[in-house]
Amino acid sequence: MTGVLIDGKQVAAALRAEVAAKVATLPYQPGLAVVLVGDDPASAVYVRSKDRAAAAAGIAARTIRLPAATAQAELLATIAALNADPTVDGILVQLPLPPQIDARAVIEAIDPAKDVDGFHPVNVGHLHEGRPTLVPCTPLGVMKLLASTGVALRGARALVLGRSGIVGKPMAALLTQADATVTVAHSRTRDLAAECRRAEVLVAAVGRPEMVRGDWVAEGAVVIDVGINRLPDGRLVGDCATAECAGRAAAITPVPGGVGPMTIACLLENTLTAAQARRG
Ligand SMILES: NC(=O)C1=CN([C@@H]2O[C@H](COP(=O)(O)OP(=O)(O)OC[C@H]3O[C@@H](n4cnc5c(N)ncnc54)[C@H](OP(=O)(O)O)[C@@H]3O)[C@@H](O)[C@H]2O)C=CC1
Ligand SMILES: Nc1nc(=O)c2c([nH]1)NC[C@@H]1CN(c3ccc(C(=O)N[C@@H](CCC(=O)O)C(=O)O)cc3)C=[N+]21
Ligand SMILES: [Mg+2]
Repeated sequence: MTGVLIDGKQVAAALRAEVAAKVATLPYQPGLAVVLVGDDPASAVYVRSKDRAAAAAGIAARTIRLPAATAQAELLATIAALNADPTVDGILVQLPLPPQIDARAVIEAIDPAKDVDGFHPVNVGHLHEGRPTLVPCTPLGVMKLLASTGVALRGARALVLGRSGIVGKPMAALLTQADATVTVAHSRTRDLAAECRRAEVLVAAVGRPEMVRGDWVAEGAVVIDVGINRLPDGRLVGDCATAECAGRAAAITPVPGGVGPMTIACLLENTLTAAQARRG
């Protein structure tokens, strides 16, 4: 079987258009504040594309750039000001943060109602309880990509490769809610290839370039590659060897052009959701 490439750019463009159409009907302009500490070039690129996408959807985006040496107290004061600002509906603090900053404390300082990353423990708790909440953008985007393929999740064996708080764990929670039978694999998993081969839906989020080989993929599986890995030669590759895996999979996301664009589109959707919840 030669798998279909899932066009994340197209699904993301449709979602962005849907968000823009809803925003256009609102009597106010939703606001998004992105906080960038330091000058990590990769983060700067993400922040610019978030800015651009927000503006195109009619969302008032502002980026607050703080020097790499910013003290924890100063960052917390910035967040307190954004929490108190009624024009700000969504707050995103770009990760990773410099070593002098306690990322946990920063995330916990964000008003959960404005936490468009869905990283605050209150929102994490709601997600795991199955209550409506702000859901982390990347796993939310993966669910929408899965929906676009038409794959039936109910009763399906799903394997999530990776257990981070920003991708693997919320991904497993969402797939469980969708009635998949979910396995979470990680660096201590005994036989990764064998676990992967059992999966009808495989979501890879490990940060290891092309670790998932073609013969790890079950014939007809749907494969979502969350990985974004920059190689020394400058190429961007996922966690899956895409061409090999596509030889077995029914469908697979490319990198770039797969999950990445969905993350940004879901950030806009979360900003709209937060604005509607806050402003009625
Ligand atoms: N497209 C997008 O929008 C986004 C893409 N990403 C990308 O997704 C990937 C994962 O990101 P993130 O979740 O933040 O990464 P983390 O490094 O936080 O987590 C990686 C996970 O993979 C596991 N792991 C690492 N190496 C192995 C291995 N050799 N075998 C099995 N498991 C392993 C780790 O296991 P253990 O827990 O045991 O250490 C951990 O659970 C990265 O490439 C990142 O760039 C991330 C966010 C958004
Ligand atoms: N608080 C916080 N929230 C995040 O959501 C967050 C973060 N910090 N830190 C970094 C990661 C990574 N991330 C990406 C977003 C978009 C693309 C994206 O659009 N990628 C494109 C192209 C990328 C390129 O060409 O460099 C693609 O895959 O097609 C990728 C990665 C969000 N993250
Ligand atoms: Mg991608």
